[in-house]
Amino acid sequence: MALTQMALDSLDFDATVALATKVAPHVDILEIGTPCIKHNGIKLLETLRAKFPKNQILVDLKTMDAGEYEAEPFYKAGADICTVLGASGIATIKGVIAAAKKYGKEVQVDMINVPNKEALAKEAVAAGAHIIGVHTGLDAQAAGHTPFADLAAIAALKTGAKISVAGGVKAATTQQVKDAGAAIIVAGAAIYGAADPAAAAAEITKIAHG
Ligand SMILES: O=C([C@H](O)CO)[C@H](O)[C@H](O)COP(=O)(O)O
Repeated sequence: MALTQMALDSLDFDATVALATKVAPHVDILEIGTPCIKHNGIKLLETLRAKFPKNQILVDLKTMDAGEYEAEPFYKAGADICTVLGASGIATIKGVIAAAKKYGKEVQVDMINVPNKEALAKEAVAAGAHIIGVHTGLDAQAAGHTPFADLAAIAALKTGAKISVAGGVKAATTQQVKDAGAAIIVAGAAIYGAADPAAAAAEITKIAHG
């Protein structure tokens, strides 16, 4: 059984709430994507937290510095998970972990553009990170990259932390990602780009939960 996470990557506040309303019953985690949270700020988190009490909410801060200072207000406002860039370094990662601990919440370390992913994953888990995010970003996807090789390498470490996988995942690849060790399966474009986002989310969740 893996959880599903829908990445809300629109910049528009109302369109994001409308899409979340369609998709929330069909996924476990609502992700406020990085461009979306930068554009709309903490008010969007407060709105989604109030409207969707049954879903976990991940705020994709991709924090690069000032970990505790940046993340704490988002945990306070109801985020269940905040992300920090692995590339930020262990001091910043530890800062976000400290903020999460104050609220009994979780930290995801995003491995995007980390040169030695295995070493960083071990260091972050030893520091208390809950989730390792294997992630091929939108720009890397456009250049033809996928997350599958990185997923195999991180899963082989057996760190004990959950593994989240993002980067162009769709219904056709959900089983492959799940079998490779993902505990959280992220889908953005495969859901928001579908003619029926609720049906697309339900299809992915059926495979992930199966
Ligand atoms: O995290 C993401 C990206 O860096 C912009 O914030 C996406 O939400 C993530 O890649 C999932 O989206 P898809 O790749 O479209 O499934």
